[in-house]
Amino acid sequence: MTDTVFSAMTGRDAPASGEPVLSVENVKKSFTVHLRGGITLPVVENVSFALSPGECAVLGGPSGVGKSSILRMVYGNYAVDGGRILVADGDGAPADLASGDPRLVMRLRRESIGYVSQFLRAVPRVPALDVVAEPLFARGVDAAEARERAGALLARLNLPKALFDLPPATFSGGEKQRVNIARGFITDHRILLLDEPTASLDAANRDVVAEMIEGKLARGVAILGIFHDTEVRARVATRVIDVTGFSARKAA
Ligand SMILES: Nc1ncnc2c1ncn2[C@@H]1O[C@H](COP(=O)(O)OP(=O)(O)OP(=O)(O)O)[C@@H](O)[C@H]1O
Repeated sequence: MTDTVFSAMTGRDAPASGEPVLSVENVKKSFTVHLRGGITLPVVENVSFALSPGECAVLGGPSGVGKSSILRMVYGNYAVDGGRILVADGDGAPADLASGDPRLVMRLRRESIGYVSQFLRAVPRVPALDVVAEPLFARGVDAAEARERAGALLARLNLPKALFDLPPATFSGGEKQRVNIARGFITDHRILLLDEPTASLDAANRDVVAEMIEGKLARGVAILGIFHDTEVRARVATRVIDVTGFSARKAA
């Protein structure tokens, strides 16, 4: 889909202001496929964009163009082949998450970058409430307060109270995704990455998530997301970044 078409689908005025909290500069990524004799599959190159507080930039472009790969590189799940990913780091100089230092990545995740993946990776035997509260435990928030905030978020997302103390492994797809969303939204991180957060939700819960995103933006959080859900995208996006322009697979 072209940038122009996407632009018509972004419903918010751009309120972005201030210094960027995330700057992606000339990032490059290819995959080596060992099952196919170690061939190299280029995905994206020259990926460059910046994200300011209060902005919701949506990664657009056709399936397979590299949207999720970019989100995973910004979260440090995928290593980059080149370029920099500069993340605002307290009052000091921005930190380069692309440097590949695992301690830096862990610290930035604890302090600066939240991520809602498409699917919840549930840890066996950990109740939903603690899965959600865990990012607050990691930041040293009192356990009772962390659980109270986790419960309030799960209630807002209409998760039945009877499920709070059960591990999410047996939850439905939509229930798991709501636990995942609550976990991603519970901190006050300055950057939030969203990979199709509403994909498995019903209309009422999609609406709650859109409201939660609007709340984050109003508080100056910078959001980078993938939304195949056109209604939610139209409601929250301030800008579209067309990943087709960064594709390393040139048309034949
Ligand atoms: N871990 C991996 N190993 C090998 N190839 C991968 C890996 N992850 C992604 N790819 C390939 O990189 C390309 C981009 O994938 P990616 O998931 O980033 O696309 P996308 O734009 O998010 O697609 P969709 O909209 O379908 O989710 C695809 O061709 C995919 O097969």
